[in-house]
Amino acid sequence: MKELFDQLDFVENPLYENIITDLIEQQYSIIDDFFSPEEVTLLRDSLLEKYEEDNFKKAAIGNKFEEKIINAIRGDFVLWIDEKKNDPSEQLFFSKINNLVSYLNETCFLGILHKEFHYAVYPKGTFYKRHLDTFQNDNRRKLSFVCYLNDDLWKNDNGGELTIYKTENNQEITKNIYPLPGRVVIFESQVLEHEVKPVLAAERYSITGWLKTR
Ligand SMILES: O=C(O)CCC(=O)C(=O)O
Ligand SMILES: [Fe+2]
Repeated sequence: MKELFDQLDFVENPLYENIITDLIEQQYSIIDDFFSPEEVTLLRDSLLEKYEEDNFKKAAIGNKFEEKIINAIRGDFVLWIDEKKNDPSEQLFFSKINNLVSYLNETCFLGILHKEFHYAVYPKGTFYKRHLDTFQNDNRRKLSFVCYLNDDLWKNDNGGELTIYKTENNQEITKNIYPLPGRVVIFESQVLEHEVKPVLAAERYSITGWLKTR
């Protein structure tokens, strides 16, 4: 009887259901306005404060044991986010993420147990060449998650689009996604190669993360 009531407690979330359908059908999902303009401003301010304090590091390739900075591959600066820290905007960020993760675990049996997120800044002229997120010796990465924190003035000709590569009917197709504020992109880490096209004007701000198994 108790189980029945537990099931009745479950409230279907149309936004999350769309994400799940997209992931099943195309291995990626684009969610506009996942974060409200106010939330984006809070998160961007938090990023900028830490960036100006010089807390960011040049992003590396590979895991902690083989850190090599390879400018030819990626030029962004990152700062890992610690969920345990009492930063209000980061708490808000994680409350939304955790909500989604709980839903995915309840409905899709994905078994997401861990997550890791970092802020990222791509200065003008930088990029991240085509790659698979699991090349970093971490096959526990199940879903990649990118959240864009640029401001409303972001223009498509600033460059910095996320390009996703897919094979359909033996042909490679590309999907270009602009880093618009509040927009979130989720994709299968082990399946979809992608790249960040050169940022031509203005700094590009985001939070990137991975939902992981085991
Ligand atoms: O910022 C993006 O759009 C993607 C970043 C990315 O691919 C990564 O950090 O692995
Ligand atoms: Fe990536």
